[in-house]
Amino acid sequence: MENHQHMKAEIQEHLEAAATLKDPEFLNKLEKAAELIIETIKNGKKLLLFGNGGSASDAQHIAAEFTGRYVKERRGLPAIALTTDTSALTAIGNDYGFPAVFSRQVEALAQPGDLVIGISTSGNSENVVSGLLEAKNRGCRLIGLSGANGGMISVVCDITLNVNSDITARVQEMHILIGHLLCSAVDRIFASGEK
Ligand SMILES: O=C(CO)[C@@H](O)[C@H](O)[C@H](O)[C@H](O)COP(=O)(O)O
Ligand SMILES: [Zn+2]
Repeated sequence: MENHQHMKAEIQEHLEAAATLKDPEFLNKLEKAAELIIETIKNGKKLLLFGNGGSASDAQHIAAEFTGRYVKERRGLPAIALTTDTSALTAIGNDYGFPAVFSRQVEALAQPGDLVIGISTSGNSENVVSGLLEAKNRGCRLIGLSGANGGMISVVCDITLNVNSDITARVQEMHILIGHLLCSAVDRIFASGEK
């Protein structure tokens, strides 16, 4: 029964965090982020995504929704998670240090007009901040997914979707919901025949 109390408390935290995503101010930012993604793809540019730990999984999960399919039938859309290539991650980490694991890949892959999505619940992971800064230098547009105070990535990004919670797990749970909401908005455009 004690477990039930803990579980119910955590479910309640999740519901409260989810409710804040319905705030008009947050929905406006979410809509702007979706528009940025759609515009990037229509311009023939691509999405790059990265984060650490659970956020690495989120980056991969979201990228796969684009290249594969979310819900509706549409063409494959260009998105790459920079968290998947263990050769690149270990070589760059070993030779240049862990803070460079994303920035070096951004240097190699990002083109002006690409959209880079950095995911960090604290908003302060050094490798995520460095990756975003490198992307900015290269003329990319930047979206950050973070927690309550936004952290450093909110200083760097064009749009920061910062979830109003300081509990890492709850923020991650909202990040994947945000990812799905963005995919849904993208589906509505590209499944209706837009190129
Ligand atoms: O999934 C979890 C915790 O739920 C962890 O793997 C978590 O992602 C890692 O501790 C990350 O290093 C946290 O980094 P960040 O979200 O602050 O950028
Ligand atoms: Zn987690």
